Formats: sequence, structure tokens, C-alpha cells
Amino acid sequence: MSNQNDDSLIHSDDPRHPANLICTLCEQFFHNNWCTGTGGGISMKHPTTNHYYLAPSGVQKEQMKPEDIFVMDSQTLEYLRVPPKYKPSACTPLFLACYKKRNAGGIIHTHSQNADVCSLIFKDQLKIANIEQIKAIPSGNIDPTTGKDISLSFFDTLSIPIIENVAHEEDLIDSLNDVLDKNPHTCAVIVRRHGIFVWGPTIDKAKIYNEAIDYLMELAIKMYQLGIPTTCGIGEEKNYLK
Ligand SMILES: CSC[C@@H](O)[C@@H](O)C(=O)COP(=O)(O)O
Ligand SMILES: [Zn+2]
Repeated sequence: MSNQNDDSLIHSDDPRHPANLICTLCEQFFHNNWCTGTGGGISMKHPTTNHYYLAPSGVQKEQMKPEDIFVMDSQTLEYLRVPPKYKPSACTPLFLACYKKRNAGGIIHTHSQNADVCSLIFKDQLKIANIEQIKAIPSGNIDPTTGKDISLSFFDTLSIPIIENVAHEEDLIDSLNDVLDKNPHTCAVIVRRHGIFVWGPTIDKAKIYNEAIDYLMELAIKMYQLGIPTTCGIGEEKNYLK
């Protein structure tokens, strides 16, 4: 067993060090109403050591300090650092599933109200098409020459699967694993009446995807309220406007 209070894992002057960046992002997300009342969370992989950095459970996420962060070995899944007074986030098994099945570099879980309302409007999938902001989302396909992710185009439809909520967040693991297997291209999963999980190859990409998806979820709600189908073709909106 390693020294679980090894503070060298979380002390850095670099604002982009995972222990610092997780705190900064959680504070930003609090101000977006995404991580209030202790809800939501973040994990990211250290870009050089590959250790997983995880926020603790049940804390006001915007007040977190680097000393509050858990650190896990990505190979053995052994905790390398356990902050004395905290327990691991209920999101931990779900974040680990995204690392394992998607090779994620960062995962964001928010309690966005836009996700909650979309989960009440849409049944199994949120779908929205022909909106410029869709271009910020990866298609899940890789360009064979550059090896880079190909983004969705303006003419594509974004689909995000929706799973049912359960009483305890960690018990979402079976349905999350299932939906990841059945939707190999998705970078996000909505949990009905709960929120959303978004991941990317880096925490920066996960942040971009999360912001773009939240914008699109808000837009989908507005289109629904106007009676415009979120997948309506370009120019077809005139058939729905009163
Ligand atoms: C408002 S309680 C929310 C939790 O049950 C859970 O859904 C959540 O997002 C955060 O879990 P946590 O264990 O605090 O990291
Ligand atoms: Zn949650």
C-alpha cells in the first residue's frame, strides 16, 4: 500500500495541474448552475503520469481545494492519495467506465437543468440537427490520414442517449456500460431527471463538448416550446411557426 497522503501528487504552481484545474473548473461550473448543492463532479487523467484525479463526495464543489482531491493509479486502480476527511465521489465507478471504454482524458458530470428538461421531452435519445454549434461535437469517426477526430457537420444530427436514473448514482454503472457499448460514437450520456456525463480525449475537449451540448440542449428546449421539431430540415421551420 502506498502512502495515501502523498501531497506531492496534488501540490503544483501550474494552474493546469489536474488538482488545480479540477478546482477551477468546478468553480466555473457552479456559476453555470451545473454543479450546485454538491451535485456533479469532474475527473481528469494526469497528462504525463496518467493518474486519475477525482473530486471527493458530498462537498460544495466550488469550494474544493487541491488537498481535497483523490488520486488513483490508472493501472492498478489503487488509490495513491486519499484526503483524510472525505470519501470518494459516487461518480467514481462511472468515471472509471468512461476511462476504460472510451479512453477518456477527462469526464464532466453536471446537474444541468437543460439536461433534466431534455430528458423529460425526449424518450431514448436527444436529437438535434442542422445547428452550427453541432460542429463542436465529435462524430466518433477518426480521419485516417490525420488520426484526428472528425467533427459533426452542420448538416448532421447529434444524438445523445438517455438512460434512467436510479436511487444511488454509483448504481448507474450497468446501464452506463450498456449504453456505452450500444452507442460507440457518443461522447455524452443524459441521465433522466438527473444530469449528464460528457467526456473527451482531454479535459479541455470534454469542457468544449459539455458547453456545446448544453447550448444545444437549451436550444432543443426552446425549439420544443415553439413547436419546431429539433430535427426539422433547413427551411422546414416555417411550417411550424404560428
Ligand atoms: C445533490 S447529491 C448528488 C449526488 O448524489 C450525485 O448525483 C452527484 O452528482 C455527486 O456525487 P458526489 O458523491 O458528491 O460526487
Ligand atoms: Zn449526479
